[in-house]
Amino acid sequence: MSNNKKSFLILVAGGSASGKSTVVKNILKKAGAHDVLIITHDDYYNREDDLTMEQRIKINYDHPDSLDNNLLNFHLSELLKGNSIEKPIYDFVSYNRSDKTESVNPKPIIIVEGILVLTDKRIRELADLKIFVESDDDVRFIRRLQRDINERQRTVESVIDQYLNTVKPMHYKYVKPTKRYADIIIPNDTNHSVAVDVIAGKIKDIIRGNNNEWFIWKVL
Ligand SMILES: Nc1ncnc2c1ncn2[C@@H]1O[C@H](COP(=O)(O)OP(=O)(O)O)[C@@H](O)[C@H]1O
Ligand SMILES: O=c1ccn([C@@H]2O[C@H](COP(=O)(O)O)[C@@H](O)[C@H]2O)c(=O)[nH]1
Repeated sequence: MSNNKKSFLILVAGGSASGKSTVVKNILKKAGAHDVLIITHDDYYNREDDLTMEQRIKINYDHPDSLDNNLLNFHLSELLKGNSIEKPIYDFVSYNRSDKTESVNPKPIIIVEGILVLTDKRIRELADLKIFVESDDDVRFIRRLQRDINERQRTVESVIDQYLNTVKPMHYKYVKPTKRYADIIIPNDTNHSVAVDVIAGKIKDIIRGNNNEWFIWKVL
């Protein structure tokens, strides 16, 4: 792949269970999987092999230091240069990075979603578009409770304890303040289809080269 190809990088932040992955999946459905690569910041949680399961459960996963942003910054820089990466894969059940990685090739549009993806200045500066997905706290808590029990093998008690001890305080300290960096804020208490249509439309313009500012993936 030649270096004159440049991807358009979109960062999508927002509180836990605000609907980031759902919004991003719907953008992908409208804009087409062929041209859009999705990366979740969760895959970049630090590797914690030296800790026991009991110790890993107690980590504050809503603090920026729990994520390996050096690696994410390096990987995004490589993808933007047109190079492939070996992306880590996180395992929520073992609270640790898995031993497997995934080979990922760049695509014209790269979307990275995660609660803390707008906290690191280096990563913000790589981005062409920054989005914040917003839902009320009670809506997010209910969604998280259901999702963590169904998909992440958590108990009601563990979800409640984690929410009160770390998720909620860190949301106000680190996640919500990054809303000020967003170019677009998507309200997601109910329906986000209009916002998704607008963003998918912009993505299609970029892919087709109909955008004044962006002329990407042109093979000379
Ligand atoms: N607009 C919405 N209406 C109803 N449920 C939603 C909506 N957006 C997301 N959800 C649900 O909320 C849960 C959390 O959404 P998800 O996209 O995983 O959030 P995040 O990626 O921000 O943690 C999922 O079960 C998802 O289906
Ligand atoms: O091992 C872990 C790692 C992270 N978490 C929680 O995940 C959310 C972020 O994911 P969302 O999909 O955006 O909700 C974060 O709030 C961490 O608390 C975890 O529970 N266990």
